[in-house]
Amino acid sequence: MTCLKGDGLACRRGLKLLFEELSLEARAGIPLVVTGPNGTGKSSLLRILAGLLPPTAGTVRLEGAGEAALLEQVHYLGHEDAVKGALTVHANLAFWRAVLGETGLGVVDALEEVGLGGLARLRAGVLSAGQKRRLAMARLLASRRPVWILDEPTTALDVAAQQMFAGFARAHLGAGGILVAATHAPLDLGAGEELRLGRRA
Ligand SMILES: Nc1ncnc2c1ncn2[C@@H]1O[C@H](COP(=O)(O)OP(=O)(O)OP(=O)(O)O)[C@@H](O)[C@H]1O
Repeated sequence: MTCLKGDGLACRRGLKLLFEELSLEARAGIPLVVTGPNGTGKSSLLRILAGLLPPTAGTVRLEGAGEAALLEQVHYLGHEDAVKGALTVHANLAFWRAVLGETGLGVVDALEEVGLGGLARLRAGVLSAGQKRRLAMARLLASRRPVWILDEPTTALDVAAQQMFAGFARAHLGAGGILVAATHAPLDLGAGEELRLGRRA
C-alpha cells in the first residue's frame, strides 16, 4: 500500500526548534490532518513532507509508488496560489499542467470543474482571492499525482467551493491517494487521522 512516512523528523527555523523526533505515516485513502496553533510548524512540516525543505533531522520516504522521485509524485499547494497575474486563467493552468504532467483533465475541463470555465480568458491578476484558490485547486485535477500536500486548502473559499474541494479530496482518497493537509478549519474529509503540533513560544 502507498504510504508517505516521516521518521525522526526535526525542524529548526532560525533559533527555534519547532519539533523533533516526529514520526508519522500518511496512508493511502486515509487523510492526515495537521493542526495546531499559529507558528507551531505546520507549514514547515508540509514543506518537509513535500521534499521542498530539508529536515534538520530525520527522513521522508514514499513507499509503494514506484521509482519516481518524491517531488515528481507530489502536488503541493501552499499559502500562495502560484498564480501569474499577467497570464490568462487558461494559460496559468496550462503552464502548471505542462510542468506537473499532462496526466489528468484537460485545461478546459479542469477549469470547468472548479467553476472557472467562464473566466478562462481573463487575466488571472483580476481574480478574487477565492477564484485564485480555485485556480490553484484545478492543478490537482489537471495532473494526476498520488500525494496531495495542502496547506490550508480552503482558505478564502466560499461554502460551495469548500464542499467542492472536499469532493475532489474524497475522490482522490477513494482512488487510493495520499492526502496531508494543514488546517484551522474542518475539511469534511471523512474519517482520518490528526497530527497536532504543540504550542511554542
Ligand atoms: N524561512 C524561515 N526562517 C526563519 N523562521 C521561519 C522561516 N519560515 C518560518 N519560520 C518560523 O517558523 C515558525 C513556524 O512557521 P510555520 O509557517 O511552519 O507555522 P504554521 O504552524 O504553519 O503557522 P500558521 O498556522 O500561522 O500558518 C514561525 O515562528 C515562523 O516565523
